[in-house]
Amino acid sequence: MPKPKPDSNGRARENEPPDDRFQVEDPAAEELEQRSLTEVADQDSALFKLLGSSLAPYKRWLIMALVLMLGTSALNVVPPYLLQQAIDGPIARGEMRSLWWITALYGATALGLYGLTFAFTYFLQQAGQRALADLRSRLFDHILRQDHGFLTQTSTGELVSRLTNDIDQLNAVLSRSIVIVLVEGVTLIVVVVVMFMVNWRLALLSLAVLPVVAVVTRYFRARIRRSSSGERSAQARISAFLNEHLHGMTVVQLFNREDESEREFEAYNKRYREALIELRWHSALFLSVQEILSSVGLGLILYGGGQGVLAGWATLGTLVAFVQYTERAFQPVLRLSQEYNTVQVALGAAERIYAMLNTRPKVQDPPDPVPLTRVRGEIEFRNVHFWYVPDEPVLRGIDLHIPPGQSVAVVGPTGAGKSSLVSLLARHYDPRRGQILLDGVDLRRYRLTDLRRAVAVVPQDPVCLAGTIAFNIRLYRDDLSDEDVRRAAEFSNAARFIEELPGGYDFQVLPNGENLSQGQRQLLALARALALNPEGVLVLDEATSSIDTATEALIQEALERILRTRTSLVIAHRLSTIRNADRIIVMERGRIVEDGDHASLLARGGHYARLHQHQLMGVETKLAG
Ligand SMILES: Nc1ncnc2c1ncn2[C@@H]1O[C@H](COP(=O)(O)OP(=O)(O)OP(=O)(O)O)[C@@H](O)[C@H]1O
Repeated sequence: MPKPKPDSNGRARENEPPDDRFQVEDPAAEELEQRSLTEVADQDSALFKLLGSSLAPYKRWLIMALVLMLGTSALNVVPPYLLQQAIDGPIARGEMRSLWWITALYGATALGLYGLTFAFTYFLQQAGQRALADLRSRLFDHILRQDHGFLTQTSTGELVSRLTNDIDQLNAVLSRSIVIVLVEGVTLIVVVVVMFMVNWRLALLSLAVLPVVAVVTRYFRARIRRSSSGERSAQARISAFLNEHLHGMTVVQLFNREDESEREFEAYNKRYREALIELRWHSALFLSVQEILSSVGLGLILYGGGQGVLAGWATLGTLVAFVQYTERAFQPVLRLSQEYNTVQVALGAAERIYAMLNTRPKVQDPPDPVPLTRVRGEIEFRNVHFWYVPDEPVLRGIDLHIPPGQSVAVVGPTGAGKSSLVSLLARHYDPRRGQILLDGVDLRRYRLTDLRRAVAVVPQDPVCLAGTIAFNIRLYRDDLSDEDVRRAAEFSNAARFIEELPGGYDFQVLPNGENLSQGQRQLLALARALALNPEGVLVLDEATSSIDTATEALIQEALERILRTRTSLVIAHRLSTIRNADRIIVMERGRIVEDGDHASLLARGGHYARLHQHQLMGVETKLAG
């Protein structure tokens, strides 16, 4: 069992997960905690820009909703006025006929209010939900176009959270807070004006507590803001923990680490619980104080207004109407304060979405792309330097010329830079210095879609999506016929295992290809590469782990055939693959240290000969056994 970490004073912190883990797990959460006041202005503008740009296409619906909302606010003051008229007029005079008319008007106003509320909600939802759906699509589309570096550095949980939770927060603002702020805000103004018009003395009495309300609101706002930011960061941490641990559940179970995992979860859960309780406590306290102040306001109007009726400067009807006006004046204040937290959360969400939408991919299309129609497959690396982290070079001055049609096996110890070299070829990243040319043109001058059609990549552990085998080969290219799919499967040797699956090409692959072996996934990826990129360069990262002998043989046979037909760069781990290649390059610490064919490199007795001796023969022997 891991011991609790000591704190700076050397004391053990019970049940407390190490802080360094927090820092890496959710930058957004940390960011929230450290937010300064100046950043709040950025948040506000992010929310306005996001909502503004998303709502712009639906402004007609929005204007309709706004007009109807204003109508609702204005109509809100009518019922108390009718009450006053009824009491001071027909009731005081005993005229039943006029009372009937006022009652009818009262009913009509109530109906009008329901109708208007329904209509503006309808228009607002039409605009709001469409705008949010557009924003979701815009964000997803933007993420799809990000570079490899961004996608490897940003956790899936974070991306999913942007697309779901954060957009939901904006939804809460659009479908509730905006209505409350506008309707209740305008109602407050109208009520105050009407109150002063009807009786300024009573108006002053009923609004006497408003300055106290303002001070109290200010006081609680600061507290709610802090505890709500604490709650969000605790929630982000618990989500990040769950995301990681649910993914890694198998390893936790295999090594009997359930108890430790549970203990760690308990610590996150405790923090989340405490943060939630603190937030709810502040909110409940705030609400109670508001209710008390509103009752004090009503008490004042009852007492002062009663005196007014006795003294003759107010009528009974005015007093009753003012009780209602006061309630209506306090309701906006209460509801606006309740919405404060929702708006705060949405501001943070908007800022995160906005920041993501403003992330520009480092790998982009050129302004004046060179067309790439027929690929010859000539590759040239010219003094290519690359690093992920400054001062930690991964490729140091690679010079390599591969003529069209040549198959090159890249070998070298782990960490030598082989995967980095081939990932530059598909422009997952761009070289930091130097250039890479395909058919004599710098890769950066081609359109990315053209380049990726010209360079097919088969990764070591290929991705399979949930769907049929045929879908996984076609990958949304519906113009590829069943015949094309079959031909690619046959040429890559995937057809043999596919035909043995129940349903063959209609076999349902589970998410992440869980019901296929690693070898089968690689064969499927090979078929996909051949179907989608029938010509051009093939880049393959051979699986390092041993694959079952039958699948291994299928892959080898397919590679032998494929390598003969096109320019290929294979990060090779199998001796047979290396032998089948026209040329072998040996990498070590970011440099090409040997270049030649199998026989000449063996004869040279250098790096390759040693690698061959120690590593490759081991793999081959294992294979043969
Ligand atoms: N995304 C990344 N961010 C930072 N460093 C990275 C990243 N990917 C690889 N590296 C580092 O770059 C170096 C070269 O890695 P690379 O994967 O290219 O080597 P390799 O020869 O393919 O190794 P292997 O055979 O184990 O796959 C390593 O030191 C690795 O830690």
